[in-house]
Amino acid sequence: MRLPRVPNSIAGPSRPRIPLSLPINAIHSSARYVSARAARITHSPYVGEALPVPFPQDPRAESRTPARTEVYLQDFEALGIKPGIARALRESFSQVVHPTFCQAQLIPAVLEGKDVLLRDITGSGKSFGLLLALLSRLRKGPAPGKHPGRTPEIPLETALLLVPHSNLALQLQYWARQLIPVSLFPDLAPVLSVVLRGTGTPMTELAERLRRTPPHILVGTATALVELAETDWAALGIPRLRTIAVDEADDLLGVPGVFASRKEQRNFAKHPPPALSLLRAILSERPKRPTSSVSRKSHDPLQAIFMSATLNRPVREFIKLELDCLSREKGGIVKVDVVNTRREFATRMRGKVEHYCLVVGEESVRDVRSASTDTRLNGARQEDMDEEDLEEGDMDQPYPSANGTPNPDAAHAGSTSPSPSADSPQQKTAQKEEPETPRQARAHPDRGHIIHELELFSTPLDASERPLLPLSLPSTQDEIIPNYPSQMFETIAAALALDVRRLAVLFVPPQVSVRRVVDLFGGLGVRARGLDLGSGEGGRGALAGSTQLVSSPSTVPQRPSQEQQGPEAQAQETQETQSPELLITSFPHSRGLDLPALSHVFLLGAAPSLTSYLHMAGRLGRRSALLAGVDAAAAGAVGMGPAGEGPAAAGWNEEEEVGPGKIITVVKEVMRPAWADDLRYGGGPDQLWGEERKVARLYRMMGVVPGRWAGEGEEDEGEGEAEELEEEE
Ligand SMILES: Nc1ncnc2c1ncn2[C@@H]1O[C@H](COP(=O)(O)OP(=O)(O)OP(=O)(O)O)[C@@H](O)[C@H]1O
Repeated sequence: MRLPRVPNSIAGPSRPRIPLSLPINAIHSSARYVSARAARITHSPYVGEALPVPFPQDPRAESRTPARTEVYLQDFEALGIKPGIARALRESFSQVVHPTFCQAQLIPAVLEGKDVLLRDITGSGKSFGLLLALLSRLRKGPAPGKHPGRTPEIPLETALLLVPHSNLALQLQYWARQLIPVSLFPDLAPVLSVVLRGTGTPMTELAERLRRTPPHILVGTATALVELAETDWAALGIPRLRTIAVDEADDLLGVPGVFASRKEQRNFAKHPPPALSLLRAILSERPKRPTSSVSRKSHDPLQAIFMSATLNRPVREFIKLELDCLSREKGGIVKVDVVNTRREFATRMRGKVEHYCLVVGEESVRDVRSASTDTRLNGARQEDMDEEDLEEGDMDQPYPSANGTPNPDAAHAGSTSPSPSADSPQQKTAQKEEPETPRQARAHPDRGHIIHELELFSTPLDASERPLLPLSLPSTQDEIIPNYPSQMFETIAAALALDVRRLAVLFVPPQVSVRRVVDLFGGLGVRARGLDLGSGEGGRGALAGSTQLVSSPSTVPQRPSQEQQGPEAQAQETQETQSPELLITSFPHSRGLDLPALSHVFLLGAAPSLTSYLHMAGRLGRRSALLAGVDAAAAGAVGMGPAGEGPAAAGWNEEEEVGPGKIITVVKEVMRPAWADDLRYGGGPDQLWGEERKVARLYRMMGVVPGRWAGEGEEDEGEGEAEELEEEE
């Protein structure tokens, strides 16, 4: 079987290392420098106190959510989890007592062999719940073939689980190891095997192992599984497949959104992502319904499971209509749709995740101007939110028809609009009489322009306009990483030193080399490593809440042993291990990762889309996300991570972790050119410019107010030190 060629996105050619000559002093060595730097984190003149946004609640959220109490007070056995797994859960994850709301629906559905479409907020336990359910289905039987004696018992069936990146596969493997007793399976391979690229094991060898010991759960990245399929189709064990599950399905299927351009749609049709090619190939052999090549008698349909925090409508429609892999029988599909709009997502995260945007100029750093303070944009803002809901609407609700069939949600959103124009008496009457659809609202002449992302960033500009966001921001001489001046890294280092206690993650755009950024932070005296859970024992530490991570070998300097070190060196090492650690990875590798000790997420530059922003923000406040959804009676018992290795074992106060996490976007300040004042979109002296504008848009779409970075007191103190430092200089 030959699948379409896919670009090697995982193991690309390694770039030559470029020696760094940093013009900046090592930050950690000078606390005063850090304070001085922090003092320059001043505030935009635009930003007042953060306004409480009168943000409309989505009424559907409440009405759709059934009474949860009885769900949470169940235990895992009652849902069908095998007693052995439930026991291991109690022993290894002692604080995971009651299932979350989505788990209470996911687990029985998986066990009953139903197809599942699941959407719930990040950190609600989707992946964990799926793993529990799949492990509970483990049954062994005699090996097929001529030599049954060679492998006396093997799992009877296989579930294929596709994940977007290797870290997530390793996380699942780590969890499985905690749940399956070593006494029963000293080698985890028959229970769960992982197929990844770039591990050093040739694919032929992996295929041979899988043929010899077909696993109960086969986890792999899409690219690795495609390579395996091309190397040895039989190694996938298609005849024994019972389930095919896709975690982070929207990412893996890459279905263009409702506002995708023709070009994007053409590209998707012409070059389907690897996961899609693989699914199609598997489904052609194991289709949902009998076909000319698969007779009714031999027909044995696969169970299909698709999950994501952002499983939006285009993806669901695609799965249902194009991929045609969902049951058409009554009760054959379980749709679990708990958090279904971006607004609701942000509302659930409120108080658990704080958002900041630092705009780094040549001389100073300031906050982004709060999106909520701009009354002129309010009219457009509400309509934008309606439009987001149009895209993110609930699973069974059809699109509003093109002829303008009224949409009750639009009516609700309109009535709570903060828009000055929408508040006018005439508007209110109009809304009462005939609710508008979002599309109608958008076309309303009195409401001002909708400044949609599409219009902002990809409209073909007419001759009098120039691109709103310059494709390549002007670079200066001292930029070690093009387009990202060193001040941006200094700012992150300063924020890390001041605000982070244990662990932070920095997401960099995919075109930026993680290794170079690690080196750069090393030069600033920051404990920085590439986030790679596969590079040794350290990965386990990250998952368990410890920060003793192992990074790619090239980034870890060789240290002498304790005996070889003098007391000074030992003291320095102790100090170093106590300082916060920064893990560096690129934007696409965030999804699904669960790092218990994480308190801060930094983004280098604006997030490419709201979806990716939500996933990156979703690495934070995960414990709170679980707590928030859990009935008060159960709340005290919920926790994260395996017992004995979790936060408590890692020596930190769990209470502290429950406090809000911080997602800090660091962007480069770009001066608005004079010609921009005349622009129809994005022009005008009161409008933001560059990436700052893009970030403000994301906040606006989520309905969040960015926080102010430093309090007044800190600012004064820092300023004093900054002056002192300047005097010295
Ligand atoms: N019922 C539960 N009670 C308490 N903790 C739980 C429960 N289920 C899972 N957890 C913990 O919650 C964390 C997050 O789980 P998981 O990664 O499965 O969430 P997710 O919904 O898949 O997140 P994402 O959307 O980011 O992939 C894990 O550390 C897991 O141990």
